[in-house]
Amino acid sequence: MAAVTLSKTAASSVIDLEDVSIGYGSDAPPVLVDVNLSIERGSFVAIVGPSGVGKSTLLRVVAGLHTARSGGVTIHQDKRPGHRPVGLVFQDSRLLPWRRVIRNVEFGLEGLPVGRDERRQRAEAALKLVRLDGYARRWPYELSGGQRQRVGIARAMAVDPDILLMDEPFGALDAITRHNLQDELRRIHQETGKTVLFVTHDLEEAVHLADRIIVLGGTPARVVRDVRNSAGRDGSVFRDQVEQLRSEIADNYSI
Ligand SMILES: Nc1ncnc2c1ncn2[C@@H]1O[C@H](COP(=O)(O)OP(=O)(O)OP(=O)(O)O)[C@@H](O)[C@H]1O
Repeated sequence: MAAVTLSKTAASSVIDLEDVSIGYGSDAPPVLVDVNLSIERGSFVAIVGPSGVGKSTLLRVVAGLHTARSGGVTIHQDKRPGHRPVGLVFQDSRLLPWRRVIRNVEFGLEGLPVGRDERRQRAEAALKLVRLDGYARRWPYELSGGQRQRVGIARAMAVDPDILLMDEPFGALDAITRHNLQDELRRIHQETGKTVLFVTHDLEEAVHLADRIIVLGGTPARVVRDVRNSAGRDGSVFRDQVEQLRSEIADNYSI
């Protein structure tokens, strides 16, 4: 079994996966094999692939929520006290209904060596980052779905993570809200310089957001494509990028 190693070396990569194999239970066949990836600090990386291929599983391993069967998983941490290496955002915001918005954002900071005043300041700054500074005293039930996801992002950002891990965070939202939040996420990425690892099955979303797109495919799954997407943010080539990726993924569906 290969747990996540937290390293304090000043590497340009923030996550390194070496020959990683992942499965559930000891007898079942592996879900993912031969995963070798190096994720650069500050990059925005999307993971795409067909349903059930292992996208969330890969994210769970990086998050330390599931242990790889073999191989090396290293997160190169900054040496800041009072932070966590990863911040997590899921499709469902997973807010605690009995806590006001500000106390939900503070939740991830509890257990860290951070005093009450700093905890409050960091939570307020995170709410400002997601443009919800007027909502601190609200209850989760008083928010829209998009606002709840913003609170989820604020909670993840409040721990000042090395990596923001996002598992289909906008998958349950209507199209307009989704587009708004995609734009907000791009802004947050630009403003904070955080590394983002973003799982989606929506290729347009991947091309719109990410500067690198990793395609998983096959049974067991492997990395079948690793695409640099610098052109994807230029509207004129957006369609071409999406269509090219769509055909590449379609090829890999049949592996
Ligand atoms: N807790 C678990 N126990 C056993 N098998 C699991 C568990 N979680 C996921 N799996 C299996 O691992 C494989 C990958 O699942 P995973 O959720 O990572 O896929 P995914 O690519 O994220 O799918 P989707 O796009 O549908 O969310 C699937 O075959 C799934 O059935």
